[in-house]
Amino acid sequence: MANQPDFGRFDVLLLDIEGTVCPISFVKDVLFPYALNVLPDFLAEQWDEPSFAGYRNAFPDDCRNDRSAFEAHVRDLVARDVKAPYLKALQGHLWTKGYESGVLKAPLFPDVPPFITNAHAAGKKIMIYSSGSVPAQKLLFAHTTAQPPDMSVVICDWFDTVNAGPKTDVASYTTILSHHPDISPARWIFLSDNLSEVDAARQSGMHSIPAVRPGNAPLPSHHPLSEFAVSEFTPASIAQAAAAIAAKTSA
Ligand SMILES: CSCCC(=O)C(=O)COP(=O)(O)O
Repeated sequence: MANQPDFGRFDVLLLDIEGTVCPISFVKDVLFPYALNVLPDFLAEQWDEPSFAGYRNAFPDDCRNDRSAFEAHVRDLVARDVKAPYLKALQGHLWTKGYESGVLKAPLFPDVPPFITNAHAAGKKIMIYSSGSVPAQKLLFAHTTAQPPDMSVVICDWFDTVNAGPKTDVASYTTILSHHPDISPARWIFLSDNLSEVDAARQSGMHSIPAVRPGNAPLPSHHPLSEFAVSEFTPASIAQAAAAIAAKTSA
């Protein structure tokens, strides 16, 4: 197609969220505190509501029937950034009002909306894989600072630690691949700021490139893929980094 950017040999762009498509500070300094701020009033209102039972009963036995133990456990998990699926489900639930009221808007890095939109227009499949729950991912991409704000409409699949597994396990990427058996692993590319995730994705047969973004800690210089990290997503930067990694790792 005329004037379409060249996304090369990839059919699927699988994207991490925190530190890859939006700043770590949005997650750590805005989303996490928002959930903790609304938690006490939310628990006071919803603790015995049938609509809250699924979230509450997913928590460990010792906090399921004790509201203060429940709240203390949430605060401890958030302080330690534990990616427990039951915490991630609760956080997504607590963020709903914030997004829907306009208080929360996801500040995607400026290159991300055109990158996603152009890739979609070029016929590529855009998918997300984050430790945040699938409902939380959908909320984030539906309420961004981009114009138009709803980027969720061009995303065709969503993966989290429940439907795929932990992000540093090779098996999680194999599971993701198994959801799309018609697409060869070599036609996938996963972008993430976490080198352990990049390594796991590569072991599944996907391509994967590290992302380094403003506000991220520098990537460790001893890791063989750090030198290929991409700081801005364009078809050319992704294609070049993927080719350079392939050349280095096949040498
Ligand atoms: C769905 S946005 C919230 C992201 C989140 O809760 C999180 O823990 C970040 O995980 P990621 O895998 O995107 O680094």
